[in-house]
Amino acid sequence: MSETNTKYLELLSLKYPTVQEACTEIINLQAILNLPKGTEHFVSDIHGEADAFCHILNNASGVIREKVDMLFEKTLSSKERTELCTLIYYPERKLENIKKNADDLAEWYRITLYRMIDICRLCASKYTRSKVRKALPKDFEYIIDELLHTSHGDKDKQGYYEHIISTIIEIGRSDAFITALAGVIKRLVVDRLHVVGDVFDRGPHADVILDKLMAHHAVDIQWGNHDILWMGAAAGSAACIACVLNISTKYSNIDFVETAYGINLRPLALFAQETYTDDTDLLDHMHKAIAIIQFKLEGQTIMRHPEYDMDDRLILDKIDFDKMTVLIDGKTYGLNDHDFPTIDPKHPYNLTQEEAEVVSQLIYSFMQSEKLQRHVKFLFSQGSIYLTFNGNLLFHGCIPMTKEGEFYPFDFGGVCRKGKELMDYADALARQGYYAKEGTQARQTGRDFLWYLWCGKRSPLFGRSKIATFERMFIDDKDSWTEVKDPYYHWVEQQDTCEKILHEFELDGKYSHIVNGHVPVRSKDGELPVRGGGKLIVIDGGFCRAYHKQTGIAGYTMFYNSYGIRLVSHEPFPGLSDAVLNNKDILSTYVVFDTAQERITVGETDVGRALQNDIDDLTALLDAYRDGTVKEK
Ligand SMILES: O=P(O)(O)OC[C@H]1O[C@](O)(COP(=O)(O)O)[C@@H](O)[C@@H]1O
Ligand SMILES: [Mn+2]
Repeated sequence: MSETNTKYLELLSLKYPTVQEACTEIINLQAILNLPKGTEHFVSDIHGEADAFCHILNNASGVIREKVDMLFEKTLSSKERTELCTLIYYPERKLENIKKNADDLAEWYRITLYRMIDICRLCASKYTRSKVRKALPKDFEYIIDELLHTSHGDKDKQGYYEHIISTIIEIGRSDAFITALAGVIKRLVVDRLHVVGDVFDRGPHADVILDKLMAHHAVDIQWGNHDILWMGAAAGSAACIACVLNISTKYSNIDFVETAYGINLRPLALFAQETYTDDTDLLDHMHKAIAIIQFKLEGQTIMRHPEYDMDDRLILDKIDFDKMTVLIDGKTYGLNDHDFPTIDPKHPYNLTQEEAEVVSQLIYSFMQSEKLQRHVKFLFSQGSIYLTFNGNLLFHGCIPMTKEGEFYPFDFGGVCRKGKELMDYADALARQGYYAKEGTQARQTGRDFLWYLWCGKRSPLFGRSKIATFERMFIDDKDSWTEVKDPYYHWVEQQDTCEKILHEFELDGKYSHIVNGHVPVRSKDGELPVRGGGKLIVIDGGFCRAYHKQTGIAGYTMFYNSYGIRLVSHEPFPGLSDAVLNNKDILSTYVVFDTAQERITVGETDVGRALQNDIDDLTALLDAYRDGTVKEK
């Protein structure tokens, strides 16, 4: 045995100091491998819609209702089952409501507690006792563990079981206990949550969503273009900050920026008020002020980086200020606004002194926001540009492709990268933009790249030829607004392209899929979320209210459990009070998609493969104990 190996086994023997302990662990791990695979839940494009997102987390895209139906379909009316579900989703608020109306509260508590324990037991059945125990809240750990493993049908223990329940009611702990059980059910029903990008923008409360994600037991995030924009802003990129504020002012969301993240927008407001004097309101003035600053800063960024190949997005120098027209993509368009007091036609990309002051105050504010920095650090630590997980490849936008359907080779200073290599490089450069030392070239390069990832011509997160923000604001002719999708979106309609992409990421399994967000599925026009011969699934969650008219439904989420993959379509969320008081759920329709012939076990998953490695190491330790290379402690 090599020296390193013996050293490693010596270290391992500290954790498993005897033959007996190593054996016990091997048996435990082996048992886990044979259990059914845990449920993965996929959501994307949440866009600040915190209430709708929390609802989807609470109802686990319909899985909780499914469990309740499974147990009580024959014994409870649909209305009673719906009420029980609402109690699990929103225990505190629902309890308040129930207590106001209940005739015999003690009886209600007793019946409800029995039912909830049954649901809990069903959800726990596919995990080891030790895993379930770890998921229990400290206050009730012992009692819930006892109740889960004692059946109330079991004659010998019937008295014991009933006694625990009645004591909980008598000592006034029912509310806390119901709340704890609801939490355990939600915790057990989903083993891992994947967020396939775009937590931020448009809706009012990305901060609440991030707080919720940070408290989640197992979550990963594939960065969306809107997430990377905020990450760039937090890294101090002036261009990203301007884009963030352009969107926030457009969506009248500045309260969120100021209150949730404590960013001081007063300097921008004062500057906007003094500079733009037409008869629209302050918010419009702020929107215009920050947009002009944005176009200048973007121009500077593009000029710093010829490798971005984005000269066609240098717009301000194409404005004819006498005729008030602009030349874009070879065509001249009239401008719908003639008031550009801060643009010097000779140096259109230079900020005025006042603009520069506003920008430096904003940079300071973004970089000092403790909460924003905390959220962005979380996005860096739990997130990445793409993720391979249990055979699937997850990313928000696309893998850039050429018109011919090859991976697009991106030239970074003479070195071409494409496919997986490009994605890995982009991931590293994004991190550099946030983590490299302030003031260094590396930091500047990475920070500019964060802006590129937001809207660059061939950005894998954006996937469109241009972002037409200028055109939408200042040109009425909608021809100029067209954003051409990356050839990826055309090619992935074909199964062999999807297989080629999966192969690039070393995923060749029968159950491998690409999972994307980013593109709303227009189901009212007959669009389907499954493409590429079933190899690609687009699960834009459609939370974004502004887009409901286009999609016709709220959108899709997905889960992947031991029976296979299921897509779930949702209606728009009716609002929290309707959900609590009237038990309104987002009707979830299952689109059964890929069903496994046999139940998938933990052993067949990535976690299983890691556990198998542990088993191999422990077996080596056992051998070493037996042949005396390592001694029992
Ligand atoms: O509808 P809005 O909020 O004006 O945003 C439109 C812009 O948002 C984008 O669609 C990007 O956002 P998504 O990632 O949500 O698609 C741009 O391509 C487009 O210019
Ligand atoms: Mn997106």
